[in-house]
Amino acid sequence: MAAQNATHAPDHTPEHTSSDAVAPEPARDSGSAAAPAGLREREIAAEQTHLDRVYRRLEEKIHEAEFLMDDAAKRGQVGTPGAFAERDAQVFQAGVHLNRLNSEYEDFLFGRVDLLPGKDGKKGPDGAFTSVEPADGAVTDGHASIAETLHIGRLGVLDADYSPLVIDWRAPAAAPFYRATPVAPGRVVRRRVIRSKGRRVLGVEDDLMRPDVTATLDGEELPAIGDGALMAALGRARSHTMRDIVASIQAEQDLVVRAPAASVTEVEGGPGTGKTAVALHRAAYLLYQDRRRYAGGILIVSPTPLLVAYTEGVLPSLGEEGQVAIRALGSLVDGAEATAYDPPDVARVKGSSRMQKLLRKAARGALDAAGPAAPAPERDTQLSFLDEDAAPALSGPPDRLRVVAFGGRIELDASDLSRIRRTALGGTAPVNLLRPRARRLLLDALWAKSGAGRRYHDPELAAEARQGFDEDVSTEPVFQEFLDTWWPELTPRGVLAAMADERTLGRWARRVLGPREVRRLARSLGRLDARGRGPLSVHDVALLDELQLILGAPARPARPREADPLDQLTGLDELTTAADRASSGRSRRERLEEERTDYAHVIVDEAQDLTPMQWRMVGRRGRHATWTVVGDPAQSSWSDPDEAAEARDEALGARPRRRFSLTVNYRNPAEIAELSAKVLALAMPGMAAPDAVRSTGLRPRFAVASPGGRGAAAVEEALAAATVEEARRMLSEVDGTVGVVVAMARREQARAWLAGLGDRVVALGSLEAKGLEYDAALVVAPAEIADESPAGLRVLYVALTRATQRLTVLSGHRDEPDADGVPDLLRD
Ligand SMILES: Nc1ncnc2c1ncn2[C@@H]1O[C@H](COP(=O)(O)OP(=O)(O)OP(=O)(O)O)[C@@H](O)[C@H]1O
Repeated sequence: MAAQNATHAPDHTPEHTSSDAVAPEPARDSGSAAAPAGLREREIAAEQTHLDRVYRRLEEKIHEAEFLMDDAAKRGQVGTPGAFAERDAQVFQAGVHLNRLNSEYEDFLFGRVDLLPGKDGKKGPDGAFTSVEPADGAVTDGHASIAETLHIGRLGVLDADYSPLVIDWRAPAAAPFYRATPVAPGRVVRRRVIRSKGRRVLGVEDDLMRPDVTATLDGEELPAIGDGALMAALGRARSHTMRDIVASIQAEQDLVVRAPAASVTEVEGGPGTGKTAVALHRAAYLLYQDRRRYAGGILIVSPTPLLVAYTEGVLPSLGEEGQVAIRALGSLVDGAEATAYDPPDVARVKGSSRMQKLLRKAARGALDAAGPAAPAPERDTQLSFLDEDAAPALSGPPDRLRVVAFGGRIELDASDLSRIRRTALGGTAPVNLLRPRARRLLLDALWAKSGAGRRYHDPELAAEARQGFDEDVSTEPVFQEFLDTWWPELTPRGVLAAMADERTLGRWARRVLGPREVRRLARSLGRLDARGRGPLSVHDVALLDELQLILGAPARPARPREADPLDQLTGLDELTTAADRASSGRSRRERLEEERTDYAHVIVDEAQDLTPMQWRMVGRRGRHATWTVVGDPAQSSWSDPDEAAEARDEALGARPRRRFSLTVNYRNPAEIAELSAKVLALAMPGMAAPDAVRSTGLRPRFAVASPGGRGAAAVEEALAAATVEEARRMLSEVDGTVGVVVAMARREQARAWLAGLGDRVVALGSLEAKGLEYDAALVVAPAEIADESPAGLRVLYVALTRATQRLTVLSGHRDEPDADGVPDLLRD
């Protein structure tokens, strides 16, 4: 009998909580020290034989695809429209093949399951048994025969006789590979993860789902090799980019990945439970399931550009890219690229849903402050509002309009003009769209003042005279210039700039914000110049988006949509179709990112962090979408979760929701999870921490920055020196990355301290650490992080849960460390 394996695949379903999670059965390991010599090599050789066969078949397919491309090119020489259409169809087909087959995946083939016969004996079109349950009597007296072996890979490959050589990981037949657990094994006896590079199989890792059964395949006992695939995956050093988890998705995660896309799928789980990974795999799965539907685009919203950069490679590694846009909250509005953070008290004001009311007032009020030196330039697209040069300066409107008509002067004074403005602004229509109405009201008033109406008793003659009057007056440069100045086309940036004036803002914000909030907001917007140019913060972007809606914009000239259905289906950048060539020649990706403001599916990562105003911005991009929303309330950096929950409900509307929870922490070893749970207990009393799936035996280290002298400078110096020393130590302890997390206010300082330590070390402000992970994490001055905002304890919890191997907590002068260096916040 084989030796016992120390590790295992955890079994959890969405119903399980951490307390009732079933301890997984250990699996046998014939490949450990106790395994017969040569067994591992024999198993690797067997998988190599299969992979060779797969590659031979792939080569045949590549030749077929190349032939198709050749043939398509020849047909293109016949210049009829029918021939073009046929060529496009063939190019599409061939391109799909080539793109997929030429891709050099590190592990094209990564999995295998050995299965008992299916219950009803029925087989599907791919020749696999369809039943997930084993046939009665499949196991007798602890013995069974393997009836079926399926290999799982990134794409499906059929042999020339249509038998499956590789099953696509997203196909229903692949589900048992992910779903089987020792507690609910279904037909799976052994799950194997195959490690390969290019065409070479490097290793295999097995998990036995029925460790008590002796199964035979072709008359020989089925062996199990290695330490378990999950543990092998988790043990690898981390780089600066996330890896896909396609070979080791766990059962509770797989339920989320494959959940039907109807309405809203909500996923909650603690740090490291795989929420981000699952969300990305779900995007790939949805595209596989219904490519036509998701040609409408999938938007993945991430909290920070760092997390976007970290996760960006996962979808291409799964063979998907073209239809998916991953955007940070600060770059969700075209043209805005905000990475700066407001201090917490300012962010609190800007993110609050009270801003809606204030922005509505400001948008209307800004007209009174407006008055550009030169007329606002023409705009031709809805999204040009971030074009900085286009924003008019705001300096006050003219208070008199004087025109010449019927040989005399007609004048409207300040009170006439303000009455007309009030009338024009009545109702809720977007301010910029009210300009034609204002123009008409001005002409009405001028006509009335001229007294000409009284001269005509015949209504027809009166109408004719009025028409002539309107034409004469409105084509006068003086009138046009007045209108451009008195009712300029407002830009969101221009309105934000107008809000930087504290007195004006105070007027607009009456009964909405308190005087302190007004001051903070005005000061923060003071970074913008009079035209609204200047650096935006992440929170400003949601305000711009709201203002765009309030202000409205002239209709865009119709741009031909992607009319060619083939084009919609490809998702491949290198393919061109007639429709592509007809359009401007920009890449598909550029077009997707520029034009889409409404997506077919929206995935929100770290959803707990969206402010109410950000929910409104994201909600507008998924009005007709299905949604996947993943998050963890315990990691929320937003101070008022109830207000955010309300905005989230509004964004998601009345759509039905399906809820899942993820309960296993794959990132942190138990030793780190145990420590971070202490902060969780302070931040969210009563909330359960996820179960760590492994333990390393390495306890977190506690260090203290001890100043050599008195005074603030000595304290700072000591913290800098200790940070560098601890970061160095970690670099020598791990092969991969080291993340140094400091309070936001210290971000730049920490970067300077650590410059020169190489690119394995990254300095992060606490809010930037969201979603990221490092082999080793150094959390500097935890009390500073906790005190930085009302949500500080939750932010500290995030910081403490970033490490996959080692954690050091460095206490500063506010941390009150005990004799062992343990800071006050982390003591029992
Ligand atoms: N099934 C799995 N197999 C291998 N690795 C996994 C699996 N699930 C998660 N991981 C790994 O665990 C780590 C944490 O995953 P991920 O970042 O998706 O978690 P998260 O729930 O989003 O965490 P956080 O809330 O802290 O952002 C990643 O390195 C991920 O690759």
